[in-house]
Amino acid sequence: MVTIQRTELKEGIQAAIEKAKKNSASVLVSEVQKIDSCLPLSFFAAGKEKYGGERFFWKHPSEERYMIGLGICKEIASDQATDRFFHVEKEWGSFISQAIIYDDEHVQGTGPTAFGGFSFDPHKEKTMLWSNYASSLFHIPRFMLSITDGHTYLTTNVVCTNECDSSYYMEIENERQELLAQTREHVKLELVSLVDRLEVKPEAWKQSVTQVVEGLKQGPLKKVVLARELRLIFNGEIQSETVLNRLLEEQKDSYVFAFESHGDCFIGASPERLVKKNHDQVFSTCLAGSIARGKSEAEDELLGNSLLKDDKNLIEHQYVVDMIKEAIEDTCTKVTIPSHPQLLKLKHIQHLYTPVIGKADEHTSLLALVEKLHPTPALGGLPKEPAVAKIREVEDLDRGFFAGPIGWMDYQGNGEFAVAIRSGLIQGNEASIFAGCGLVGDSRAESEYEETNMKFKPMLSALGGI
Ligand SMILES: C=C(O[C@H]1C=CC=C(C(=O)O)[C@@H]1O)C(=O)O
Ligand SMILES: [Mg+2]
Repeated sequence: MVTIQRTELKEGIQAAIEKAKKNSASVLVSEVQKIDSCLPLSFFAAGKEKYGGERFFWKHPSEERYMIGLGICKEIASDQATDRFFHVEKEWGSFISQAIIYDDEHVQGTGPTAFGGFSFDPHKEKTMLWSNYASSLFHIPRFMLSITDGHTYLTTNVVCTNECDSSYYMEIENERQELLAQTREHVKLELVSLVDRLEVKPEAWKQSVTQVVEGLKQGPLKKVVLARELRLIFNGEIQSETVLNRLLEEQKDSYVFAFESHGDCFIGASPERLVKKNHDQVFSTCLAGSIARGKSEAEDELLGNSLLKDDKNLIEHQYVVDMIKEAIEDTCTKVTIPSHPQLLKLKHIQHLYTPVIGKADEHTSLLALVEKLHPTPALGGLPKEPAVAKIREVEDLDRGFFAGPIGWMDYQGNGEFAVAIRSGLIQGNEASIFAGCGLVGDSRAESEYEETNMKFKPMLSALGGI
């Protein structure tokens, strides 16, 4: 059983209440404790009853990090479209500036950490589908499990106001003990069956592809990414732990994430990093250009080799490299980018892949990098603004958080955002899943349609739909 040896939370809460009274403002207390190992999914599931609808889950592809948050001790939420990254950065900065932090370990992704993301396009009219997600939305959890390099940490966050009294400590301590006791329980995985599958206007989608491709041939737009949606209906409530369990098993080389808000769950397994910041080291990824996996090793190799030589896919990929290179060179020194893409092979698809590394300038924050990069031409197009405007005009779909940046940032300025693709939104017994494809002058509607079918597979399979 997970036990806690020593806690400074009682002193912390006392000090925070005094500070809150003096400043007439709420004060965060955050305590980091090293604990015995705890399985990530067990922790997520242990929070189901009390924090269901207010949890998050994050797994780095290499398993270098898991982060699981339960409950919300502070929410940063806004539908403001202009300066949204700056707005979040400001609110996050002022929230942590007054915090009382007990953290002897200083391990990244522990202590005060915000998890969340941004919608793809805040200027697109929001529909009911995404009504439970503000277009900038971050949660600072009550409890967070962080597993990194084989060590496990528990962060407890408490916001104290001038109305709290010292009995607050016992309330939180009881809540913490109750949760830790529940992490011993077996994770119940309940399967549901697909009863209906609604493909949202496939013929109209193909027509939009043809129309956009005609435009690309004329210029000045070079690339536009168009997405489509499948609505799935099941015979019972979809359990996010069951879907996570499948994604963890099947999509080992992807970021596996879940982000619950007001009971809905945005969930997925993305192979694409937007940006990671580790002190001044910056990492990004160019991922675009796709082909199927082969049924045999020989066929797989043949397909991979043909992708590496395919002009249409190489152009689709190169636009992403050009844009990310420019964005990273604007904010970083010592930029390294290989001159040719390599293959990234996933369970259902293979891609062209180019990693990017740089050293950030002193004043470049993680969110400034996110703003600069989002959306890359792997999700938006080239040039950026007119491509996003084109998507807004022709796409008959509310992407919401699909293809937006999703991830975490800690109080030390480190963090990582993935591009939220291969994802879907779970709402009770229904789910919407999304997939897009990069259109260039040489694209053909039918093969792009098939490509999006491949990109639906990770979520379809995790939901039990295939
Ligand atoms: C837009 C998606 O994938 C992007 C990432 C990799 C390859 C892509 C492509 O080949 O079109 C897309 O740009 C998606 O999965 O929905
Ligand atoms: Mg493509």
